[in-house]
Amino acid sequence: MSCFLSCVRFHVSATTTDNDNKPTITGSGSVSGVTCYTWDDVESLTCNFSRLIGSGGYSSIYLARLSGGSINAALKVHVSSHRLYQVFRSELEILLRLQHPHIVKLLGYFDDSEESGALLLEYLPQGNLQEKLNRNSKQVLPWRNRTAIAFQVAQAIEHIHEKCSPQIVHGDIKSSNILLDKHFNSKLCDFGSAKVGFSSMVQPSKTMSTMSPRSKQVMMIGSPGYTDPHYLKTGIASKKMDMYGFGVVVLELVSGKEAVSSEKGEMLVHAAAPLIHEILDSNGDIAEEKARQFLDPRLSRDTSLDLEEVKTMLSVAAYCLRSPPSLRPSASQVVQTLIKKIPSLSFLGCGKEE
Ligand SMILES: Nc1ncnc2c1ncn2[C@@H]1O[C@H](COP(=O)(O)OP(=O)(O)OP(=O)(O)O)[C@@H](O)[C@H]1O
Repeated sequence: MSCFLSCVRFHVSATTTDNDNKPTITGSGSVSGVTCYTWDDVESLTCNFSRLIGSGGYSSIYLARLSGGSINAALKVHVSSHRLYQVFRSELEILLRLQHPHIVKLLGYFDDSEESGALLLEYLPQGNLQEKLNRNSKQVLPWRNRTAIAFQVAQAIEHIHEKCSPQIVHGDIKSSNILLDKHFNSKLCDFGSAKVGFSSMVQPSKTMSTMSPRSKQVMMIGSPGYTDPHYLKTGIASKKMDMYGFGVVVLELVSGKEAVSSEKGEMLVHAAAPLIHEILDSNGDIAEEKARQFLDPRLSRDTSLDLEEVKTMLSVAAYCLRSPPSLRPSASQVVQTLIKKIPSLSFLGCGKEE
């Protein structure tokens, strides 16, 4: 175990910082390996935006090719608008600060300083976790990879919550914001909703408390099925809201079900709650039987499956979903629990710097 603990340490260094710890973004050129591109460069890197590989609420993501076509990258182009330009700037400034094996790497950016911006990111060929867990996906994600993904995402959250300065709340932890490389290692992406520069929580601004419910909805961060009910009530963004989103992702990993059922519109947290408590409150054969009922049926023939590990994952999820938020664990507590209780993680060499 001590060898394993040393494996999970990694070297962290900021990309560019000035005295007050803010990254400096200069005009064109390269900043500590992050290149500033012109729009002509962007068009040529994406072959005139010829291959769309993803889209979100604020952006479209295109395949880009670097070094004469030998390296793939992903170009995230933010929708042109003054408000979304602020989202782009905020995501850019955060990504310039972050360097971690399980956080998507920023390679470059385009910024017109007014209303358009684009981020050039490392390309993750296996797409997002939500697509991989989808019942229609041809490939079934093995149990070993599911525990490794949970562990790596917990490490990424631990990094932004506890190991970088100033600390960051992601604000939108969900399976479509977890990208997978060719070995199914995970990388957290989409820092467009992130909040920076406080130790644990951000109060809603005064203007927000006087807003109409409709405008408030537009200001709120998070996604249906993943949003902490405490945040919905108070508008206070905190690290514990990330832990709630993480808890939902763990339920998706174990059950293979969506956070919000596309058929019934039911939320996984609500559907799962009674069964999880029965599993955690019972022992032996009964607990095993109930764990199997909850488990993704596509894992029934997976030789790497271990029902004790299934119970550990469910217990981590249950803790992360607790109310009030103060009862939820920190990301580092989750990392430590997974290291202790999921021995198979060590076989994958999880946490090793790549
Ligand atoms: N680096 C990448 N490599 C491969 N695919 C990517 C990459 N970045 C994003 N994608 C794809 O694009 C999708 C949307 O990306 P992202 O979440 O960053 O956009 P967004 O506009 O911020 O979305 P949201 O609606 O969640 O705010 C991802 O779920 C993924 O499928």
